[in-house]
Parts: sequence; C-alpha cells; structure tokens
Amino acid sequence: MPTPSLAHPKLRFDAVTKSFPPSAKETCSTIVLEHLNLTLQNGEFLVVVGPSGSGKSTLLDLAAGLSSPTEGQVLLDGRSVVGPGPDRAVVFQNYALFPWKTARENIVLALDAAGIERREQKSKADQALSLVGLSHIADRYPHQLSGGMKQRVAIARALSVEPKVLLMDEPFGALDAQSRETLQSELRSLWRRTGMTIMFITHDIDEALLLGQRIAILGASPGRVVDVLDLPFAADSDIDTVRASAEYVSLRHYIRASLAPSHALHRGGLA
Ligand SMILES: Nc1ncnc2c1ncn2[C@@H]1O[C@H](COP(=O)(O)OP(=O)(O)OP(=O)(O)O)[C@@H](O)[C@H]1O
Repeated sequence: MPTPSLAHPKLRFDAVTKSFPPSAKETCSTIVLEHLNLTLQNGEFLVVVGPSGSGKSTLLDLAAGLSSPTEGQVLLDGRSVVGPGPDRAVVFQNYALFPWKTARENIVLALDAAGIERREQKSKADQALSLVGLSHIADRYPHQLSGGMKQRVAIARALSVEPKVLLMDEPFGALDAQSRETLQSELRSLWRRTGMTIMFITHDIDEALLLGQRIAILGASPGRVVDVLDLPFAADSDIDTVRASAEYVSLRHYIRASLAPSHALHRGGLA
C-alpha cells in the first residue's frame, strides 16, 4: 500500500466553504471562502496573495486547525485536519513571544508543548536558533531584540518542532524594508536547505514573486482562488536579476491587475 505522503498532496483544501454566523446587528452569515480548492505538494513554497478581506488569514487558520470549514475539508497527507498539531507550525506578524522568557526559553516552551522530552529541549532550541543565525542571543529577552531578531526567534520556534508544514501569515509585515529583505532571503535559503512545505500569506506582490514557487491569487466576496501562477525563477537566482527581468515585470503587472477591485484578467495582453 502506498504511504500517504506519496499518494496525497501535503496539504489540500477540498471545496472549502467558510462562513461566520451573523453578529447581533446582522441578519445574514458572512461567507468568507466559497468552494475553494487549493493544493500544496510536498516541499512546495506557495504564496497566497489577495485583497484585504479576501480570506487569506481564514484560509491559514483552517490549515492550522484553528478553525474548521463550514463545508468541504482540509487534508494533510490525505487525512482530515481536525485541530492544531505539531505537524503544522504557524508564524504570525506579531512574533507572539513571551516577554518574560528568553529567546531560548520561548522555544523550549514550544518544544515542551509539542511533547519533546525535557533533556532534548535545550539542544533542539539551540539548533533552531543556529538555523536562523541567532545562537549569540539565546539568553536575551524579547525587549533586548530588534523586530527582525524577534521574528527570527519566532521562525526558529516554529522550526524547532520540525513541522511538516510551515504556515506564515504576513510574517514580515511589521518589519522595516531592510530587515524584511534580509529575512526573505534567509527564509528562501532555509526552505532550500530543509525542503519544508511552506504556505506564506502576504499582500506584498514583490514579496510573493521573490519568495514563492507558485502564487495563488484569491479574489474577494466571497474568497476563492482566481488563479495559480507557476513562477519561472530558479530558487538560487540573484534577486536583482530576477527583479529586472521582463517576466518579473509582466507577472507583477498581471497580479496587480488581478488584485484591483474591478480586475479584468487579460494575461496574454500584458506588457
Ligand atoms: N470570527 C469571525 N467572525 C466573523 N467574521 C470574520 C471572522 N474572522 C474573519 N471574519 C471576516 O472574514 C473576512 C476575511 O478575513 P481575513 O482576515 O481572513 O482576510 P484577509 O484576506 O486575511 O485580510 P487582510 O489582508 O486585511 O489581513 C473579513 O471580512 C472578516 O471580517
């Protein structure tokens, strides 16, 4: 019998609809995602872009098991996701580090929650910090770290439990341009080294083009996948060369047009 990881995609949204019940002043439910299909293969780096309110975070929460679909299902290795688990780690925009714990202790907490034996926790935390180049700040508290360092600790914490899938919700959104660029290139090289499956949410088109292998474009009201683009850039290409290429410029135009409120998708007619 084939193993599930060979027989199934790593992560699959199968005809997923998500609606929220009406609040006290509303009469109708809000349908956020409707019959959405999306697949991530093992080891793939997929970026999801979409206008504000199109349901990107809702989609990521479903993959994380933080909420459940109203209809359809989310499958990890062919099995229905029924809640959070150490096989999926989430990195949010706001770091979510405990301020009274050092960088290492923040990671140890996650390892403890994932059921890693106590005697292995420190070495695993140190390994994860080393992966993101932060071995030297293991004993510092979050207030002693820059925004970029805090986000690296959050990424190290996510990686420490060796998840099958890394789910990232605008992880670099709060950073200055330079830290953002540095972390983008570090994430890309981490992905190449680890072969992890990554689902990354952003509304920054350049970030999407520079990071992903594929980009899924969500449309709004209700959210659905309007297009999935395969990116032609090699994983180890030089960023400046990619940015200057005609393909990059053309794809950027296309995605911008797709995200505009009255998007007219004329892919063939792009400059
Ligand atoms: N718990 C909830 N109850 C009701 N509506 C919700 C809930 N969570 C999200 N929504 C609605 O779902 C829609 C999609 O929200 P979501 O945060 O997924 O969008 P997004 O694409 O990530 O937006 P942004 O880019 O602005 O972060 C929004 O209209 C939001 O108001």
